[in-house]
Amino acid sequence: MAKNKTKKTSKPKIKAPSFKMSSQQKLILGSFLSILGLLLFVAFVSYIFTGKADQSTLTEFSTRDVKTENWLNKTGAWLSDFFIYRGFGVASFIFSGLLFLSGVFILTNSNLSKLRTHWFWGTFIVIWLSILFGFFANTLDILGGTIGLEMNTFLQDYLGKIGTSLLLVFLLITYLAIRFKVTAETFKNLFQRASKDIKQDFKTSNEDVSIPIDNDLTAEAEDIKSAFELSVEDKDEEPKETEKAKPITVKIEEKVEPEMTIEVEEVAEELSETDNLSNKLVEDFGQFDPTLELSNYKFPSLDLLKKYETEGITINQEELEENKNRIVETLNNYKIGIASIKATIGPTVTLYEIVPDAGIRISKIKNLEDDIALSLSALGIRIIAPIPGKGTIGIEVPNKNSTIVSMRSVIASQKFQKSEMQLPIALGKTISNETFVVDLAKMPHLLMAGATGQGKSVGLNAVLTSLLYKKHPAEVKFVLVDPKKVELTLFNKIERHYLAKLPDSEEAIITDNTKVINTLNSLCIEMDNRYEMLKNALCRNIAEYNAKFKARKLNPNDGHQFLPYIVLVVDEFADLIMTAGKEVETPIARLAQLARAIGIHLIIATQRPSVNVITGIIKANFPARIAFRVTSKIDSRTILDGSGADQLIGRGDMLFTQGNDMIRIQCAFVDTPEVEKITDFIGSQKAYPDAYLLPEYVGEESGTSLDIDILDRDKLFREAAEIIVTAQQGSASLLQRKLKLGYNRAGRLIDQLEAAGIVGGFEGSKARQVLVPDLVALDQLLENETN
Ligand SMILES: Nc1ncnc2c1ncn2[C@@H]1O[C@H](COP(=O)(O)OP(=O)(O)OP(=O)(O)O)[C@@H](O)[C@H]1O
Repeated sequence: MAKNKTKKTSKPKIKAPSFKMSSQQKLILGSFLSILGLLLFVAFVSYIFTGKADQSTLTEFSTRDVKTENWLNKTGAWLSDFFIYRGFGVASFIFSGLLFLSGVFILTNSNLSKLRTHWFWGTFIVIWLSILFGFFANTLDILGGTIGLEMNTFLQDYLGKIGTSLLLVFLLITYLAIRFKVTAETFKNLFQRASKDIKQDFKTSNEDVSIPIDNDLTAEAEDIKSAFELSVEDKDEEPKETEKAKPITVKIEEKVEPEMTIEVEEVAEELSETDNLSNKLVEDFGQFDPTLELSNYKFPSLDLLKKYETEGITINQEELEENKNRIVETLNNYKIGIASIKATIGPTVTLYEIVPDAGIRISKIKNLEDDIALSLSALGIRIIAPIPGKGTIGIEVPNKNSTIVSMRSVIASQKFQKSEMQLPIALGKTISNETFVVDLAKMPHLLMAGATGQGKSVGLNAVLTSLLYKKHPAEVKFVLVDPKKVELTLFNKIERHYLAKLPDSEEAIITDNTKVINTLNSLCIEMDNRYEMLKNALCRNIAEYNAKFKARKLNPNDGHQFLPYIVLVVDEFADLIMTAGKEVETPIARLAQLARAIGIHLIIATQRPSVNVITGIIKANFPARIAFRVTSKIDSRTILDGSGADQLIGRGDMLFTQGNDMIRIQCAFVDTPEVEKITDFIGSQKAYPDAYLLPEYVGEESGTSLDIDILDRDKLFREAAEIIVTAQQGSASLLQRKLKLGYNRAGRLIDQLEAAGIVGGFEGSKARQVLVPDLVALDQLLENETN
């Protein structure tokens, strides 16, 4: 940076006086040269027809009475005679072109070193043409001009006719090689193609002939085009030898390719028996359409979403100035000079991009991050030093009047509407006010955290709404877990369209934590089943599988079916982990590790981003994270592996990361009434008979493993037995409370108690029966066991 700066300042000092022309001077000189070029051209053309007639009048240039026939009269006749007859012959036309070009270059302020190259090679080719034409002319004529003839006689005296013609060939090669980067390989390829053409002309029938000719023409045109492109690129300066070599290699590779494709096309693909069958099925019935069952399904319209008055960014110049001054002042207090500052206005924050003075270390600014934020004394300031990939420093300052990013505006955006993603999600708008759309399928799972009231639920609704606007009920299913019981209830209305549930459950939205464990395990079974199906179909992922299924290459009688994506949304993960611990963590981690290929994606939201909720194993499997405002730096680190989320301003202001970069986004706002309208609209349409059924899961509680070895018993077995017998209540949660155990261990203890005959079998939601009446009977029972 330092270097750039010194360059900038020193440049004008040295070069300005020698080269600078005012714009007016440029206009005058440029148009003069262009017009001169045009005049010469007109005179030359005219000379071809009138030259002979005007020959005799040339000596009487000063006598006004003597009339000439040239279209530019005396001057035209004289100039043409000078350039063409006494000069270089018809090749002089090139000079008129060069003069015209010079005018254009000056008028358009173009690079003059390029013009120099044009003049150099232009003159070269003028001389060459003049000698060439002179070579074939026995007497002086206008083709080669005097110079052409004289140079020929001179050359032929010394080299003879053969020597001169070889010299001409050599000069031409030199010209082509340097000017158009032609190589021996180019010629070889041209010859090969030509000979191939000729062979094909003989061989192929009339209809085939048209193909190679077309291809060749385009290939040749490409040759010439690439030759020109390359020459233009390199005209700036005389290219070094090494620089020349590189583009040539590239060009050759480009040329070989079209020939290859022609050969490949000739190979007829072998069709297997199943291919034939599937082709026939597709021919007869068309591709399989998964949406057929609900073919009249109508996607929700944009009108269901609210339009906001406060949308659209209004730039407040005063605020911008004020903030800029404060930033400059604050940085000056720390002796940090600023070379330039640029503002990008977003919906809620404005990014001030700063280029510090030469010699200022970015680490210095980074160390002062907190002090600077304090001096600017505004909530939500975030300093990015340096902005990745730019080398500038960013200071994000919240706008006084933030604008709402409506769901309607992001859904209506071209980016979302035209997206070809598998599961597109319109999250909101970035700091440069661009709509931000990501593919959930690529993430492949999303972790969302933020303190209460900062916009998590709105964020989840934005995700769900995006998918509802883009995906047919046949293509995506949601598994919704909502321990808060209120946030996602609205989606109940679309149960038979979009939700998935366990076969025996009444409600599709899961609010009971114990049911979550069953659902998660059921999803694991679904995952294993899907993997099996993919394996049998020889597909690597769900997209390939579904494409194959649509092309009728997979037989439903073999257990194949169209697979919808499944999106699992957990609204309050902390609550789950606290009550069920490992029992939830294990299937979640398993799904997160393996489910991406088979189309199961998880979205997990939590208020408490502490390390015992977002454990290492969860974090490792959720590379995509969204952080709304959190209360402490530690929480921010837990979610994002860095600070920043603690400096957000709330109300949907968020940071999104998918690995390295962190992007600040204003989340799209979708209100409950809007979600209600959408779900009403979908819910009122024809639905499937039932929600999408997940595979049945038989939980441990059903007591299938009764013969547990006495030696394998938990250390707390006796204590647990005593508690159960004393309370005469056989429930795992009692053990959890009294012994301060996790759900898992308590469950296992109950199994062991059942195996020992202390409690009865599993009775659904009721507590188990206690089979031992009191502690004395318990002692007896356990003693008998050991004997
Ligand atoms: N993207 C947004 N744009 C504007 N305002 C928003 C946005 N997101 C949230 N808000 C405001 O913040 C309020 C709280 O949002 P939300 O209910 O999503 O918070 P939350 O994080 O889910 O809280 P809790 O965890 O308590 O449910 C909303 O009612 C709304 O007024």
